[in-house]
Amino acid sequence: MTLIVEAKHRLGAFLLDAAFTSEGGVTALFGRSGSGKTSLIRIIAGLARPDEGRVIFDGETLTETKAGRFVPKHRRHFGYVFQEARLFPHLSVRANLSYGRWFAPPRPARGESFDHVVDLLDIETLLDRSPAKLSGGEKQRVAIGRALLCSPRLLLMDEPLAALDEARKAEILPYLERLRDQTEIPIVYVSHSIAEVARLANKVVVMRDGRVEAVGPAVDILSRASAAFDRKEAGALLQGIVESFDARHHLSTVALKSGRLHIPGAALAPGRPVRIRIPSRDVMLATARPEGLSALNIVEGRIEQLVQDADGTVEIRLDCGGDSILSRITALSCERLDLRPGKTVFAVIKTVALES
Ligand SMILES: Nc1ncnc2c1ncn2[C@@H]1O[C@H](COP(=O)(O)OP(=O)(O)OP(=O)(O)O)[C@@H](O)[C@H]1O
Repeated sequence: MTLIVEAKHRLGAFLLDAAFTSEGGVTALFGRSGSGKTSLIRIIAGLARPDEGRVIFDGETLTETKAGRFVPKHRRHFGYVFQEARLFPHLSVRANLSYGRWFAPPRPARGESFDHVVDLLDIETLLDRSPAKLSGGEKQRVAIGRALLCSPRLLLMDEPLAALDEARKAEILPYLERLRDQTEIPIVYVSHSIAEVARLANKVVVMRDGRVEAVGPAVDILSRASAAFDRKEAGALLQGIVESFDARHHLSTVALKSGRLHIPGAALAPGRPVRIRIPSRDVMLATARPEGLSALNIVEGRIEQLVQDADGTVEIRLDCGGDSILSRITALSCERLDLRPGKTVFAVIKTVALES
């Protein structure tokens, strides 16, 4: 699968001028509110025509302004999931799920079966209910199911979790992971949440002021300092392999390039690849290996880069045997510890989140 998107489009005072390609999996369009993510996804969907540009899916030109070509939305065979579920209130969940299917133009039978989708999203017990009797998270699962049953060749998801509270988000994320891992359907996923993108995306396109600021594998992009990232959420994303699980202490040991991290929580099978996110504000630095600390994870590294911010904090990037770890500390601490590029320090990691 290849998706090529190039678009220039003026919306009032806002200028969208963005291009990216996707080779399948989950491609996240990530950026702050107003950066142009929805405008770009609408162009891919065929909900909007750009002033200039093209959208090519698997060699088929869907939009090409120079040639005056524009394939309408319903002939693109893309599924679309919005922030709100938009279910038909007078139809049961079962009828809502089947609705898209009745109206989907006939296509070769390579789509997902009803039973498989119901199973994938765990909505069997909801089938005879009306949407009014569903929680926000359940509604969204049904909306995803409905989109899947139209046999989409691409799924466009525009902040599908944004309207949900943290508990409902946590409930849906595993289903999105299953969707990614168990179907072949490529996904373009719009989000402004680093946590969601870190968990789901293979590739990240960072949008800022209508332009693509950075693009690349999630592990690289999310570990970079960027003004598009919310300071609270910024941090490193590392790839590791589960080595063992200590059932008595509920701790998994994960091997990284640089060493090992101990992560509390669910039992994970040894050998399993996982992604780990370490928020930069949860990493303290010490110039000697600290002792007598409760923190389980202390990693040695070399300072690669220091970026001073106007708010009196400094973001420090460490090279830990090939893994990058970010730390945000005050400028005062930085001065007191005499931190400079090349210096060896110890990162004391307070929290580590397992993302997959
Ligand atoms: N029809 C329109 N006319 C004028 N300006 C528009 C129109 N649609 C969107 N905009 C502006 O274009 C910019 C990008 O909007 P867009 O919805 O694409 O951003 P976004 O990154 O998806 O934001 P959010 O995360 O808040 O949904 C915003 O400044 C918005 O106000």
